[in-house]
This record gives sequence, C-alpha cells and structure tokens, in this order.
Amino acid sequence: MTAAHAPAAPLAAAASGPLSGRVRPPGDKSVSHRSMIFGLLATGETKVEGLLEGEDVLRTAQAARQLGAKVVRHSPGSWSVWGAGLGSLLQPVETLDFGNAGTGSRLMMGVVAGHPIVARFDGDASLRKRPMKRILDPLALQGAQVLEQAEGGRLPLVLQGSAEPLPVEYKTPVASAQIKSAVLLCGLNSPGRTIVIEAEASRDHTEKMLAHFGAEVTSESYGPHGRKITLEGRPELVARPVRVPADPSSAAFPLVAALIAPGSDIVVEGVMTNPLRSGLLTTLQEMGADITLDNKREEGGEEVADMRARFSSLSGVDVPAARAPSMIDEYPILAVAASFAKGETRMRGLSELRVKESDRLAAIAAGLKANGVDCEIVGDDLIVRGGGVSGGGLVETHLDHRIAMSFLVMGLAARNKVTVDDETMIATSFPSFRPLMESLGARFS
Ligand SMILES: O=C(O)C1=C[C@@H](OP(=O)(O)O)[C@@H](O)[C@H](O)C1
Ligand SMILES: C=C(OP(=O)(O)O)C(=O)O
Repeated sequence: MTAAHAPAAPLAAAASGPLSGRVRPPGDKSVSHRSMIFGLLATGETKVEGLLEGEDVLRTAQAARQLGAKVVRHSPGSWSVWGAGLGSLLQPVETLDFGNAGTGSRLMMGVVAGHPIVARFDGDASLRKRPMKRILDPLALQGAQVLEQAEGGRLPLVLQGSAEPLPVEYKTPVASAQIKSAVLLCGLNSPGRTIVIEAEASRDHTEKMLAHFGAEVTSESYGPHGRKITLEGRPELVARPVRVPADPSSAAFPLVAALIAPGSDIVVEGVMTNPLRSGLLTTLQEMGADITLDNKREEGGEEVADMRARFSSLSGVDVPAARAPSMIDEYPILAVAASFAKGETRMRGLSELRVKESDRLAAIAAGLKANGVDCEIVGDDLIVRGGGVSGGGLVETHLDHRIAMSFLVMGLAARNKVTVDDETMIATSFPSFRPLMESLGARFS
C-alpha cells in the first residue's frame, strides 16, 4: 500500500487589503525532478542548489536512492547525488512510491524501461487514477514489458526494463513533456538513435539537461508549432552542477494575487522565463496586467527575471489552444484572474486538464460556481464570465495542489472568504506557499 495521506485540513482565505513586498518562490518542480534523475544516471557528484523540497521531488529523490544513487541533503535546497551511472542501476527491493507526482513516476518509468531491472510503481489515490498507458505504449515499443497493471494501464504497475532498448522514432499523441521525457530517458541506454516528434512543443527541460550532462541531443522545428528531438544513445553522462531557477508555476500565485487585490504592488524574484513555460505571462499581459520584468539574467542555463506585479484592471481574452502546452498547469489560477476581469475569457483546448492531479476542468468550474462566478464548459473549452467574485464557497480540492492554491488566492480578493476543503497537498509543489503569501499580507485562517 502507499503511504496514507495526512488528515484533510481545511483552510480559508479572506480579503486582505493590498499585498506588498518581495518574495522568491521555491525551485522549479520540473527541473528539480530532473536534477535527481540525471544525478542518478550520471557518474560522479551532481551538486544541486535551489532544489524544490516539495513532497513530489522528495519522492523522486527516494526512488533515485532505491535505484542505486546516494542522495544527500546538505542544507535547505542544497543537495548532492552520486549516481549509479547509466546502465548500472540497481534492482529496487521495495515499491517506488511516487505519492502525488505524475512527473516523477512517468520519467522514472522511462529510466527503468531502459535498464534490465524490474520495478513496481505506485502512488496516492490521485496518481492511481491518472493514465499511464500514454507512457507504457512507447516504452513497450522500446522493449519494456508491463508485468502487472491496474485496469486501464494505471498504478500500481510492475515494469520490466530492457538491457538494450530499441532505437525508435516516436510521435507523441498529445503535447506532453512527460511522454517525451520518458521516451528519451529510456533511449539514453539504447545503442542507437531515439527520435521524438511533438506536434506542439512542450517544456524542454529534459533536452536542456541531456545536453548539460554531456549527451548528444538536437532539437529542430517540426511543422508550425512542433519539435523533432534526436538523441544519440549510450552517451557518457558526467555529473554537472545544477542551479534550479524559481518556478514560474508557483510564481503565478503571488503574481495573480497582486493583480486582483486592490492597491497591491509586489516583486517576485528570479522567476524562470523559458518561453515554453510563459503562456500565463503572455495571457495576463493581454488581459491588461501590469507585470514588468526587471533584472533579466541567466541562472542554471535558463533566463530568469524579477517580476513586478501591480493591481490591474483586467479584461477577458480568448486564449488559443496552441498556447496550452506553455501554461498547462496555470489554467486554475488563470480562471481565478478571469473571474475578476471585465467580460468573458474563453480558454480553448483544455482536454489535458482532465488527466492532471484531478479533473481540473471540472474542479475549476465547480469551485468557480461555488463562489458565485458564472462559467461554462463547452467541449474542451472553459468560458469564465468575470466581473467580481462573491466568494463564500467551499471548494473541493480532490488532492490537487493547484486547485487549493488557486482558490485560496481567489479568497484574497473576493467579497466573502473562500474555503478549500484541504490544504495539505500544497506541500507537494509549494511547501512555503502559506508563509510566503502571508509575508506579502495575505490572510488565511
Ligand atoms: O515534464 C514535466 O515536468 C511536466 C509536464 C507537464 O505534464 P504533461 O507532460 O502531462 O503535460 C506538467 O503538467 C507537469 O506539471 C510537469
Ligand atoms: C500536473 C502537475 O504535476 P504532475 O503531473 O507532476 O503530478 C502539476 O504540478 O500541476
């Protein structure tokens, strides 16, 4: 069995007046997971600074240990991984339990699939509902075998990897960095060349880290919005230092809070501005958000900037489906911003939201309605008719951190307080959410 969840802890947010101050959100979750995984696959000591110490990443660190790495925490955010080395992973004795983490579990399936070992994967009630077939299908083409699985290709499952994964050319059926990364990570131990084609470009942290650790990898455009990634197998992966930039998906919460709480003026420091993660920023600016970027610089191979956000009069916009991959985790908080905007916001092409930690499309709509916001799901689109939020509602979070944080932000500017039924799972991605928001003046109870 997987670890039991902490008992649910409801939390409410009330209108708090202007927010002010400077904050730095924790390290990026995608980069943090990958730092542990590449540390495991490289030889030597990978030093990581600014690691997100969220539960999801801690699960990946634990799985890396189970597969043969030595993983040590020196001080907050400062970690070292001594890798087992590509091709030399250990057979794990216990189940690899990924808790709530889609990224950790799916990327590690790719790693296991490229090694002659058998591993059992499991997770919490949310992760057990999420589709794994999208990962297992390409891994089977590469030579892995699923020995056991729950109905519909779900966790818990047992995966047997291959000593010599086959080189494949794989076109991902949906824009997903997790599918792309699993195929590439398995392909690392293939004697040939692995090619992944995506019709819509998804976040490129795996490609960047492959190159950083010494693999030969190229990425070229494919069609109007896509990429073709080519990886030469069996590289010498050598440990490299990783500096994790601040997570734009976490920065989204204080930024939107400042936009909707009258009189606010805040700075969020060191936020990664990778264009494949910046769809929310583009959309908010189209809505009239007063967000400016200062002190642009490079950190850990990524562009970062300090973002200043001030209370703004927002207007509804039409968000094209092609933008979804670059803001996929930000729709819950965008829906909150849209609730305070004048007019209608239509967010198109959100089918992938149905398979996240919860069915986010349904969870967002239910939370908005519970707080007096007029909204509608039409096909895969979400339409929000803004103009202010009465609040007063209780939001069901379904073990979904982004739903919990988004609706707590809503409460900071609603006419009545907004309560979420559970805040414990916020620790999966943003353990310091509450003190960070309180340092800006947010009121929770
Ligand atoms: O690769 C990653 O680090 C992630 C990819 C995205 O998932 P999909 O690949 O399912 O779109 C995103 O939702 C998740 O939070 C992190
Ligand atoms: C979808 C998310 O994460 P994961 O897929 O890693 O569970 C998220 O953090 O919003």
